[in-house]
Amino acid sequence: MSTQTLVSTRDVAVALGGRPVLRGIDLDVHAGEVVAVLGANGSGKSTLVRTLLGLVPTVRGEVRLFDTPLDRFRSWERIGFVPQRANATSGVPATVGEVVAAGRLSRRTPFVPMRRRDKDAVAAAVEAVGLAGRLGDGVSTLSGGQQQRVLIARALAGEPDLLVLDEPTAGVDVESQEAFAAALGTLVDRGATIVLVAHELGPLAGLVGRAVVMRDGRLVYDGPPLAAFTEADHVHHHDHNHPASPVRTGDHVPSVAAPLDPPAREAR
Ligand SMILES: Nc1ncnc2c1ncn2[C@@H]1O[C@H](COP(=O)(O)OP(=O)(O)OP(=O)(O)O)[C@@H](O)[C@H]1O
Repeated sequence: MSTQTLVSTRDVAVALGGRPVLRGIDLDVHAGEVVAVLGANGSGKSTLVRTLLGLVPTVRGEVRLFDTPLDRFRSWERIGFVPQRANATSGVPATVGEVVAAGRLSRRTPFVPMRRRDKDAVAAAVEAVGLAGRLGDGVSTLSGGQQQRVLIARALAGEPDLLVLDEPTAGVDVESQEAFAAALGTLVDRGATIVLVAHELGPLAGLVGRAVVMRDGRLVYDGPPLAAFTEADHVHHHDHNHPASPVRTGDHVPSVAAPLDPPAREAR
């Protein structure tokens, strides 16, 4: 059985504000993989996942999704994306149920009421992030962490083949992280492929089969997630509204990447 390559980049470079942010990225993600993108603050993780989805222009290289060049790719209903930080829903007068149901739009027949399958998917997604009791509440009345959970549920509700998440559990309490990990596990069991940016894996550690580590816009490690990334004692509460605050995760990146760093750099 041949495995489909859902994401493929070749020699991708990105510059933002005239500065190189991604340098020569080669990355293939195959169907069924759960890949964590790790690395210190500013190493380019968010830019990488946004580039994979065509949200950031490249200056060089090629990106393919589902074996199709990005500029010809149209099957966006197969992809779910949870961006970093949950401000996308702030101030929107919509309920939790409405926002999550919006995640089904690309799967539904227009103008036809939600079918049982749609309703089940929405209910399961809301349950998975621990917000089952909040369906009728306005999203703007929720905390930042809860809003993030709503966005995760919206992506889960679409039952995507490829789910891309940028720090999905930042600011989310451990109990919800565990529910979320279980929901991702269900998606993976159904054959979904996941790419997620993370500072710590926490409850997601058991799901992640492959880690790629970024440093200064390059991939410096690609392989099994090592213990340094999965230790529960690294879980801490980093304030993502203050990017300048220290992030301990960055501290253990070099210890993993360093032995592999010179060959990885010379490989290209
Ligand atoms: N719009 C922009 N204009 C200029 N520089 C940018 C822009 N967006 C990001 N950068 C810079 O690109 C680099 C990579 O940013 P990116 O957000 O991809 O890193 P990251 O690894 O996801 O970091 P974090 O963990 O803080 O989210 C950083 O140095 C950042 O300052």
